[in-house]
Amino acid sequence: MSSMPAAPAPCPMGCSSLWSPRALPVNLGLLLTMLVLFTYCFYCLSGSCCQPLPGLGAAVADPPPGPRSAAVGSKRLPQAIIVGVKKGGTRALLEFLRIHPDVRALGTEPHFFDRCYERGLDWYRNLMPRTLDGQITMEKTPSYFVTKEAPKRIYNMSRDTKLIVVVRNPVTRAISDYTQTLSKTPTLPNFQALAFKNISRGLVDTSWSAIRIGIYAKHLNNWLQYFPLSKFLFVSGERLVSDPAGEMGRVQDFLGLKRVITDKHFYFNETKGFPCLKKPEGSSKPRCLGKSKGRPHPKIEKQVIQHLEEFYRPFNMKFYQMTGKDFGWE
Ligand SMILES: Nc1ncnc2c1ncn2[C@@H]1O[C@H](COP(=O)(O)OS(=O)(=O)O)[C@@H](OP(=O)(O)O)[C@H]1O
Repeated sequence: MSSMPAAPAPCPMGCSSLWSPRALPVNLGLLLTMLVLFTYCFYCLSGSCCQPLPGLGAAVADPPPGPRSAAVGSKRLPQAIIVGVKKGGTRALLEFLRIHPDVRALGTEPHFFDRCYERGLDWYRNLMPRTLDGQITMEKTPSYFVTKEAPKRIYNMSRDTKLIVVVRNPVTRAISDYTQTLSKTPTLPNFQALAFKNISRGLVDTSWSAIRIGIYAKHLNNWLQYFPLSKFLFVSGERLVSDPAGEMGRVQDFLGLKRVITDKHFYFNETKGFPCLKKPEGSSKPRCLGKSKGRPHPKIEKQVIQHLEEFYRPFNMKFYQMTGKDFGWE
């Protein structure tokens, strides 16, 4: 019996005892537990920790008070979307709306209902900023207005979605659209060559997207198959420039918001030739939109403009009739 080894003395938390061969079966488990905990802590400190480890409970998952608790609220699908139109003044409208404390808007265009629909609603929701109860989640993607599938897809998300369309004289809009393409492709043919199949016969090329987008009545008809007129607000792109506070008043009413954005928020910047914000969201400095918004247009011959005005007139009249609003483009 004297040859029997004595029971090991209790080991203070020291590394040597962990490596003692006789202690191995017990201490290997302890070592593995420590390894798991160490890996987890390292993972959390590196900023990648977002889900609680199974079994570790809410105490680990809850963020401590302080800067991390800024992630309050939840990501929701938008209750209101600026669906159009390209070059109508959609960026100005979104930036103006962002001043409102009850509006949280995605800064970029997600293109979910036209290009990324396959990614699914969870992907879309996850892009959204967090909102508190009572705040409205918004996004803007102007190409939705001319996307055949967009009305049905938005309806399937929620038939209560509020839809905002910023419209602008379709002739000026087409020139603005052309100016944008020209800035990226300097070798582009001139406006006239693209707008007409045959200018002497006044044959407009409706296959050119810069022309097609401006046939608002046709696109609206597609939307009205899914949404009643009461779900729409048509914002005048021209009035958004000449009277931003007045137009923003209508927008806030439509969204059921308190009229917080008023003429106090705007000033007219003579150099830019557009209204700018005195205090944009998250800043105390005045700010105008970027260089790509409100840029000079190339000079287009008067005859070309007149031809296009004639082309759009019946569509504009139809659009006024459908919306019950005269936008004064004649
Ligand atoms: N406050 C203010 N500042 C600058 N620009 C303003 C503003 N309000 C309306 N606009 C007009 O917005 C036009 C661009 O429209 P969008 O923002 O809808 O363009 S886009 O479709 O997102 O590319 C842009 O078109 P261009 O003038 O052709 O550049 C402007 O005329």
